[in-house]
Amino acid sequence: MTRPIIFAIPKGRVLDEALPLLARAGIEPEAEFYKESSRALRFATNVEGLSIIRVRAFDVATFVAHGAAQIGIVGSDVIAEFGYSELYAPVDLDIGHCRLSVAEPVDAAPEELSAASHVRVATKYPHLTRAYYERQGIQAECVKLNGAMELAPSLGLSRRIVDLVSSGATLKANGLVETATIMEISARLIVNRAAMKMRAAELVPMVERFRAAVETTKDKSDAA
Ligand SMILES: Nc1ncnc2c1ncn2[C@@H]1O[C@H](COP(=O)(O)OP(=O)(O)OP(=O)(O)O)[C@@H](O)[C@H]1O
Ligand SMILES: O=P(O)(O)OC[C@H]1O[C@H](OP(=O)(O)OP(=O)(O)O)[C@H](O)[C@@H]1O
Repeated sequence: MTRPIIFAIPKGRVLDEALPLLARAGIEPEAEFYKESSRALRFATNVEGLSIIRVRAFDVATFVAHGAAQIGIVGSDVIAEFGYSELYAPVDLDIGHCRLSVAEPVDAAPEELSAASHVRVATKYPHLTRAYYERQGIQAECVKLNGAMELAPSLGLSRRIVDLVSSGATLKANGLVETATIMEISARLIVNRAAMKMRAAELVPMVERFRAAVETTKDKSDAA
């Protein structure tokens, strides 16, 4: 018997935007998926031989890169931070828009960055942060946090942070201001490269359905 295709989706904030897209691509999770009290992590779908797993955003990339899941949805921030060569990202899903930015306290004394050779940064994205500063000839010492980066400057952990920004409300509420944008982000469909070859008959049409679902959404919003 052929093993099911496993589709990894992030349980964080991208999920709400991803579900309508999955539906337009013809994929509906079983009712258990929507039960708040459910402790299940793997769910059947209306598509024969397709299961969904709901995992943390960073873990979507890990499951798919290792071939434990064959396909998934994840932010381009996560793809770039890991840099897994096993991941193929064929479709920009046009959801989960945000940016990765540097932020500092609003009232911080101006600092001549070009004069600095070393900076300390609190972030969930040490690889992207180091690469960003390296391009400017600056060595970044990263303090890895998994959330609430915005607390770091006021508590003396680091002068600056590198974090995701969308509306800017979180920065503002914590007395921070964006000083540079490192990259623009949106969620992508990712596929394990080996699976894309070995299970092309199942995965290629699925990728095409997502491509079409994104186009339909764009057409609808253009017409509105
Ligand atoms: N403010 C935002 N606006 C739009 N998209 C965002 C925003 N913040 C994060 N994202 C996207 O959603 C993804 C998951 O972010 P989210 O904040 O839900 O994760 P998290 O809760 O920190 O993850 P985890 O489940 O690992 O704790 C990010 O990788 C990014 O692509
Ligand atoms: O610019 P804004 O619209 O305020 O969004 C930015 C916030 O969104 C993300 O966190 P999220 O709310 O997903 O929570 P997290 O701390 O669990 O990552 C990000 O880490 C910022 O804290």
